[in-house]
Amino acid sequence: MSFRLQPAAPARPNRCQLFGPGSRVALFEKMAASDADVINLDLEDSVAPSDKDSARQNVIQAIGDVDWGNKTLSVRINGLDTPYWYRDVVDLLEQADERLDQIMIPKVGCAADIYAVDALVTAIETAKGRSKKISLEVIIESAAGIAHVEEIAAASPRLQAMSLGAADFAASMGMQTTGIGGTQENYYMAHEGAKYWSDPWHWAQTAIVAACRTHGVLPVDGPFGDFSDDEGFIAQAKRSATLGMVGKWAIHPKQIALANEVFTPSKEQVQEAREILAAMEQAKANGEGATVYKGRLVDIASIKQAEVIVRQSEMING
Ligand SMILES: CC(C)(COP(=O)(O)OP(=O)(O)OC[C@H]1O[C@@H](n2cnc3c(N)ncnc32)[C@H](O)[C@@H]1OP(=O)(O)O)[C@@H](O)C(=O)NCCC(=O)NCCSC(=O)C[C@H](O)C(=O)O
Ligand SMILES: [Mg+2]
Repeated sequence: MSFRLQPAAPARPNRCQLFGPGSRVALFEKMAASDADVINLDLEDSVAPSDKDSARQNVIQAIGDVDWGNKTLSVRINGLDTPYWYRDVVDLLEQADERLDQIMIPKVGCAADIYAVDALVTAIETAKGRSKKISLEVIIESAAGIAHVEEIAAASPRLQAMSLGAADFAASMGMQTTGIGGTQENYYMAHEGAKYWSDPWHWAQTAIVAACRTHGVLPVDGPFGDFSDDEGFIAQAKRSATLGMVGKWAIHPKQIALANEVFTPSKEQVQEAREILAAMEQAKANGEGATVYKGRLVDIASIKQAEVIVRQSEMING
């Protein structure tokens, strides 16, 4: 057991991150009026190369003009392997209103990627006298990203969240699929003539959760491409929540309510957590470190498990 305490991740709701292309200005007000906790205005892969400059200007304008309420407002810049990213950072930090909260860096492969963006952000913030410190979030969506996930999670005190980007991740890994998240037809075990589907995203998700929890960063599940498949989305989101992720992207507004529901602990979960805490209080008063709750063992570790659920609920519901 390490003597170092695990740092807490930022205490803000991050159940749903709603994406919209920076080139579709008509979506901005709808995104702002949605129930998503985080808004991601995109300058990267949902914007055609010919629209990169105009999308950047649209986003800069909208950051100040649109009422984003109390949402976390984030802009996804272009990847560090493109000629666009430095201009994204410079123009955003020099021209956008202080309402901007966060910059999302896609396709990170190593800690130095975050260092480069952090250095540029820091220089512009200082030069321009910006009072709000911009936070960063990253997407793990390459073989290099997952191989270096822990150094990435530790890369900057600005880093608040890390998502799994299933589409680019699958491409980078050479996975035989065009699906974005969810069940993959060919990923199954066969037993006595029956097929049992397994989860090909599981190991990457757990690597991300472990890296994030070690360094106080919010782990987030990325996109689920088939927005006609609510059942598939919910199943994927429930697996992510069970593994410790705090939220999931929505690439269509119909996915927002689904994500919010899965990543908000239910009344029953919260009640059970409170009952476990009460049972352990009683055990402590009796001089015991363990007791029985509904026929099963609860002990001091159960207090920490229950506190995760109560804290999540209190953060969301106040
Ligand atoms: C997927 C879409 C292109 C679909 O757009 P559209 O055809 O307009 O959808 P609908 O007609 O079903 O829309 C119904 C109403 O909802 C509004 N709408 C649509 N999209 C959004 C949105 N993102 N936010 C808010 N509101 C939205 C429509 O205007 C309709 O409104 P109304 O007419 O008033 O009823 C589109 O949804 C879209 O562009 N989605 C986001 C795409 C995106 O940002 N992709 C990037 C993230 S995923 C990724 O990059 C992969 C990742 O990096 C990885 O590697 O895994
Ligand atoms: Mg991607």
